[in-house]
Amino acid sequence: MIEAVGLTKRYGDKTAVYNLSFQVRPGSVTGFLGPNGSGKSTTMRMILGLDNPTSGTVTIGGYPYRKLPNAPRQVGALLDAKAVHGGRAARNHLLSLAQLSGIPARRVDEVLAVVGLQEVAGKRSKGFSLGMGQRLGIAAALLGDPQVLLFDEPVNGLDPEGILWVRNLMKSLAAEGRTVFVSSHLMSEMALTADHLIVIGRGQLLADMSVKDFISANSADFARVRTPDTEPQQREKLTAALTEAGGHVLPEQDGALRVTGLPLPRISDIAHDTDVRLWELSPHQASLEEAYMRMTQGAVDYRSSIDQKAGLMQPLPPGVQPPVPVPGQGQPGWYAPPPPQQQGGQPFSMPAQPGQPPTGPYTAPPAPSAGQQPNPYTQPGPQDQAPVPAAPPAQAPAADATAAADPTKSEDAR
Ligand SMILES: Nc1ncnc2c1ncn2[C@@H]1O[C@H](COP(=O)(O)OP(=O)(O)OP(=O)(O)O)[C@@H](O)[C@H]1O
Repeated sequence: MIEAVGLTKRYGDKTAVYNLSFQVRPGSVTGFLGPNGSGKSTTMRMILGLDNPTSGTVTIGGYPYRKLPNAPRQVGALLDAKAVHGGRAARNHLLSLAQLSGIPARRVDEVLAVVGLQEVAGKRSKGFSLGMGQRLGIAAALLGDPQVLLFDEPVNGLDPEGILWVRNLMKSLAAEGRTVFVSSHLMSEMALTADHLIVIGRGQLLADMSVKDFISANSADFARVRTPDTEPQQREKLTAALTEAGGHVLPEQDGALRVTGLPLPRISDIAHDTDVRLWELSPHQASLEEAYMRMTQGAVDYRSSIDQKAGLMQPLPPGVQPPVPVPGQGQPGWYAPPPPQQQGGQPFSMPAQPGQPPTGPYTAPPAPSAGQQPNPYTQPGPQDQAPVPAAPPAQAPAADATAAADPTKSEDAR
C-alpha cells in the first residue's frame, strides 16, 4: 500500500503539492487525476524518493522509498518515457537496469515480449516513436516483477490498440493483487481502467472515492427545459414551481434550465399547471468527463483563449459581421464547459479564498488547524497572471526508479 500523510512540496514560492493525504491499496487500479500542473508528477516523484517532501510523509508498505529493502524489486515505475539513454538499444537499456537491480538477464526478453517490442529490441531507442518509448518504459517498470507499480500518463502517445493494451495490463496487474497507481488527465480513460480515483487540483485533494461512487454521484439523468427567451418571468415562475415540487433547478449558460429530481412528464404537467410555455423539454445524462472538468475547473492553471489573430485579420467586407461565440459551445478562456450557476453551491469546488475549505460533497480536507502550516496558495490566480508554460522538473525523473542511478545518463549530452 502507498500512504501519503500531509504531503506538501514547495519549489521556492511555488507550492506544487499541499497537505495531500491518501492511500493507494493493493488489488485495484487507482487513477490519479488532475489538470496540467496540479502536482501529479511531483507526488509520484516524492513517492519514489526522487524528490523530498517539504513536509508530510509518503510510504510504500510502511517505508519511505529510500528505506525500502530491495526497492527495485518491490516498486516499478514509468515516470518519463523519454528519460532513457537514446543511443542504447532497447534490450541493452533493460539489461543495464536489470544488472543494477540484480535481476536475471532472461527477464529482459520476458518483459520485451509482454510489451510487444521483441522485433525492435536491438534498435536504439532514440529512433522510437512516443508510443514505443512508453512501451519500453512500461517494460522497465515490470522488470523486477514488483508488487507496487506507478505509471505517469502511460497512454500518452499510444494508438487505440496500445491504449486498450495498457488498460488491460493495468487491470490484470491489479487482479494479481498488486498496487497500481496511474496518473492521467482523461476521466473517460480512467472510468474504464480504474477502480478508485484520487483527484487533485492545485496540489490539493478534490476527491478520493471509488469509480462506482463517482459514476453514481455524477451520471444522474437530468432534463433540459427552455422557456421563451423573450419572457424571463416565465423562466422564474417555472423555476419556483419546479423547486416547490421537489426538483433541483440550475440555470445553464444559454438560458435553459437543468432540472434533476423530477421526471419529464411531471415537469411538463407543472409547466402546464403554472401556465408556462415550453420551447424545449429534453432528457440528458451528465457525462463523467463533464463532471470531472467541472470539479477541476476552479483549479486549472493553464487556460486557452481564443486566437485573436489581430495582426493577421483581413478587413471584413462592408456589411459582414464578425463571428460571435455560440452559446453552449464554450467561451473564450474556458477550459471546460462552464458549470451551471448553482443555487446551493458547486458540487465540486476549490477554496474560494486561500485557506478556506471548499464546499460540496467532494471536498479537500479541512484547512489546517492552529499549529499547522497555513495554506500557501497565495500565487495569483490564472486571471491575474500571464499564463506560463509548465516548467519542466529541475530533476529529470528516470524512466523507472532504478534508472535514477543509470551511470550512462551523461552520455546523452554528447
Ligand atoms: N523542479 C521543479 N521546480 C519548480 N517547479 C516545479 C518543479 N516541478 C514541478 N514544478 C511545478 O509544480 C507544479 C506541479 O507540477 P507537476 O509536474 O507535478 O504537475 P502535473 O499534475 O504532473 O502536470 P502535467 O499533467 O502537466 O504533467 C507545476 O506548477 C510545476 O511547474
